[in-house]
Amino acid sequence: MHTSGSIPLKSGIRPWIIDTTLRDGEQAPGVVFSSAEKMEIALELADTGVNELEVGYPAISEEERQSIRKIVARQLPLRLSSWARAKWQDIEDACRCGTEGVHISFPVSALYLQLMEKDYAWVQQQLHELVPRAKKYFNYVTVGAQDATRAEPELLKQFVLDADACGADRIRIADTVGIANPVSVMALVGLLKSASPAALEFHAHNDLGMATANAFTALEAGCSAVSVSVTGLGERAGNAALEELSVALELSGKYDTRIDMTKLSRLCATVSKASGRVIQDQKPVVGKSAFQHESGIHCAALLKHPLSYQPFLPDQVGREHHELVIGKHSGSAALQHYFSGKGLVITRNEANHLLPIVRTTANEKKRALKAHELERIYSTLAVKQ
Ligand SMILES: CC(=O)SCCNC(=O)CCNC(=O)[C@H](O)C(C)(C)COP(=O)(O)OP(=O)(O)OC[C@H]1O[C@@H](n2cnc3c(N)ncnc32)[C@H](O)[C@@H]1OP(=O)(O)O
Ligand SMILES: O=C(O)CCC(=O)C(=O)O
Repeated sequence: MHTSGSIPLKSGIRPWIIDTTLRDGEQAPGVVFSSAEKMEIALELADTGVNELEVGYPAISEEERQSIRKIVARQLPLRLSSWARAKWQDIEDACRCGTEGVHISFPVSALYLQLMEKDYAWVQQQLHELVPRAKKYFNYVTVGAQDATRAEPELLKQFVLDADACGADRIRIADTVGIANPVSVMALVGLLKSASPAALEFHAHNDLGMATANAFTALEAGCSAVSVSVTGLGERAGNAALEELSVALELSGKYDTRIDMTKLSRLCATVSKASGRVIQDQKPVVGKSAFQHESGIHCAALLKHPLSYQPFLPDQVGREHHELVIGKHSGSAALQHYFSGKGLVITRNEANHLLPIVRTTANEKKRALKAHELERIYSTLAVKQ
């Protein structure tokens, strides 16, 4: 673990980061991006430095295809890929959009095969038919193993071998219902890598709160690519979050993403606005409280060293500064600092005199204190003198 808090010089492993905000992200219940919002998000993602965009699902509608074509026309400096089911009609719809790549998704668990009334022989036959055919129209053809983490490992291994033999450029291992954990991801990817040299991608879902950790582990285990979405937006509890994973990779000191982390905050704000999904205060990296401190011990140390109680500095991820709030857990150093910021110098003894009033007020209000309340508390010093 890189512990200095500063983001290391670029020299590490280069993971391939695929952003699926415009495909899986928009599949979050109730989320609809307008064409203009899709463009804005795509431009910001390109500017942030992701390697590939899963830019949408062309089979949905002509309107969807038009939005994709507009993004294609901008010739952004990253690969664009369209999503498709294992169905020629979907791939044909993708052909009409002009993306460099197409991603073809296959069911691989017994449950999904049963729901579709198919068996693995059908998967094999579709792989052999669709992948070589798609290669005539796209520079890059990837395939997905849907519900891979609930599939029989031997069948999944066979899928990877078959997809590779058919010419798939990369194979997505999808934790479709988010049941994996870092230990199981390490074992599964290890098993698949020992069976085939094919390029693997991991697609994590966050149903158990492990998506980012699982994506990170997948890279450690040998995947060359991971899919993520901005703020983790996606089906149900969402996907691995781009902002969390990219910072975790950089801070590990081992990876060199091309991500410009100073752009993450703005990007997340753009997606939050377009999706109508508020960013939770405690959201890593971009949440309001990610750089907010109240505890006296933390504030006293932070005033001496900004990394004492933070893993990285706010400006490294495009945030302005950390913020000290005054409340129930404040100590004298924080209180002295707060008042000095208002041009009011108080001694440590005076701060210690005010702290019980601060605590009582915070207990009564059940929150941090507001400026006018602190002003009133300060005025009690004058009464005392
Ligand atoms: C885990 C994932 O993220 S998968 C991606 C999920 N994304 C979406 O569903 C995108 C939005 N979806 C849509 O707009 C519509 O559902 C459409 C256009 C895709 C399809 O609509 P419809 O034709 O009305 O089908 P419907 O949605 O009812 O059912 C899905 C069909 O896809 C089939 N299907 C599902 N997965 C696959 C697959 N990987 N390959 C081939 N067919 C598949 C199902 O068997 C079902 O087929 P059926 O209609 O013959 O029973
Ligand atoms: O592309 C695929 O095959 C997987 C699709 C997906 O989003 C998932 O399974 O969670």
